[in-house]
Amino acid sequence: MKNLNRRHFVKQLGMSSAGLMLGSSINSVEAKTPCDHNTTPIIPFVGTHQAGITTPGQKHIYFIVLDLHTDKLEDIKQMFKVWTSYSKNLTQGKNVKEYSKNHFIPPADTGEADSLSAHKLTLTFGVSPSFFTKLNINHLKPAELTDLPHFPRDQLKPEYIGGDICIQACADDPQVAFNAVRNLVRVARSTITMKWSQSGFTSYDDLQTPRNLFAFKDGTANFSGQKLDEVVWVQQDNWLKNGSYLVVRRIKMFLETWDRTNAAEQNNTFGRYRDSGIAFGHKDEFDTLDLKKMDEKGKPIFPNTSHVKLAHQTGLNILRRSYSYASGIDDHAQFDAGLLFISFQNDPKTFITIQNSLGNTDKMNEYVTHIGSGLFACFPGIVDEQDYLGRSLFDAI
Ligand SMILES: C=CC1=C(C)c2cc3[nH]c(cc4nc(cc5[nH]c(cc1n2)c(C)c5CCC(=O)O)C(CCC(=O)O)=C4C)c(C)c3C=C
Ligand SMILES: [Fe+2]
Repeated sequence: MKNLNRRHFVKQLGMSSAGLMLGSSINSVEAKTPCDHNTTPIIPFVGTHQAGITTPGQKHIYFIVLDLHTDKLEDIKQMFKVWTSYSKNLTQGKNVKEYSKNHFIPPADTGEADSLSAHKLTLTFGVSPSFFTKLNINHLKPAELTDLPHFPRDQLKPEYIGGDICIQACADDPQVAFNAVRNLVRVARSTITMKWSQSGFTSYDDLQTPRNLFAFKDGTANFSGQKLDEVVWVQQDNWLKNGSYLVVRRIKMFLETWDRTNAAEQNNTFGRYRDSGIAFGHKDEFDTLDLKKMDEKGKPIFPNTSHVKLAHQTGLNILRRSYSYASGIDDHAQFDAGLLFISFQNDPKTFITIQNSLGNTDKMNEYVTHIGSGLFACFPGIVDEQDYLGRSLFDAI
C-alpha cells in the first residue's frame, strides 16, 4: 500500500490553481454554460448552497440512493456530521482522514483515488419523503415533498425506486466520484444500506453543448445567472431555505430502434436539428423559442408531438443536469443504455407539470421508457466550520 496523502498531489498543482483554491471558500462557481470548464480542479464544499447543483456539469457522475435501517435520530445526525467532514476532505482532493501509521488496522481511506486530484468533485446530499416517515419527523416534511405521481407510460422497476437518502457525486474523473461514494457508504454501514445506484457520463469539450445518446445536443435551453437562481433555490423560510428539489429518472433509451429511424423523423422528435441543435425555423442554437412560427404554407413549424414544443409550452423552467449511462446488455440482447435524467427546481410541481405535458403525446416516447424515479430535498449548503449537512433540519426537531 502506498501510504500517500492525496494532499501531496494537490500541492504539486500550479500556482494559479492553488490561488484559485485558497481564494474561494464559498461555492460561488455558478452559471451553467458549456464554456465554464477547466477553471479550477476544486469546487468548494462550503457555501450558501450545496455544490453540484448550479455547478457547471462535470464529466462523470456516480449517483446512489440509500435506505436507512435505524430510526435513531442521533445516529443519523452523527452520520451527517461524519459525511460533512469526509466531504470537505474529498472535495479538496484529500483522503477522508489521514492514514494511520498502524498497519494492523484497515487503511482510513479505500485509496483508489490516491495520487489523483479532486477533479472538480462535488457531493450533493438529499432526503426523500420516506426519510421523514422512518425518523418520525413527518411534521418537518415540506408539503411539496411527496412521492412523484404515476406518469403516463411509466414502467418503474422496484429496483430503481424508493430509498431515503441520495448522494450525487460528480467529478471529471470517474474513479474520484466512485471513491467518494464508496468511502461515504463504508463509514455509514451501521445506519444505511445501498438501494440503487447509477454511474453516467457526458461529452463536454468545453465549447459545445454535450450530446446525449440520441446524438442531440442536450441542455441548450438551460440558463444561467439570476434566473437560474430563481428557478433552483427554495426561498421559503424553513429548514430547506437555499436548498433545492432533485428529481431523478432512470430513462432507458432504445438505441437500436432509434438507429433505424430516418434523419427527418429524428429531427421531428425534438423539433430541433440533430447536427446543429438549432430549433426548427430559428437561426442559432440558443435563440429564444418562438412556438408560434409558421412555415411558408402557414403551418406551425413545430410538430405538435415534438419534445421541445411540449416541454416549452408549459412556460416553466427547470435546471437539467443529466448524464448518459451505458450499463451492459439487457435480457433482449439490446444495449441497456439511456439517460440518468436529473433536474433541480425549487418546487417539484414544476417537473410534474412538464412531465405531464410530455405525457402520452411526446414523440420521444417511441424510443424511451422511464424505469427509475426519485424525489429528494437537497439540504442548504454548510456555511461555516461548525455547520454540518442537514443541521437546519435537525435543529428544527
Ligand atoms: C420532465 C422533464 C423532462 C424529461 C424527463 C426529459 C427527458 C429527455 N429529454 C431528452 C432530450 C432533450 N430534451 C430537450 C429539451 C428539454 N427537455 C425538457 C424536459 C425533460 N426532458 C425541457 C424542459 C427542455 C427544454 C425545453 C425548452 O424550453 O426549450 C432537448 C433540446 C435541447 C435542450 O434544450 O436541451 C433535447 C435534445 C432526452 C433524450 C430525454 C430522455 C431520455
Ligand atoms: Fe428533454
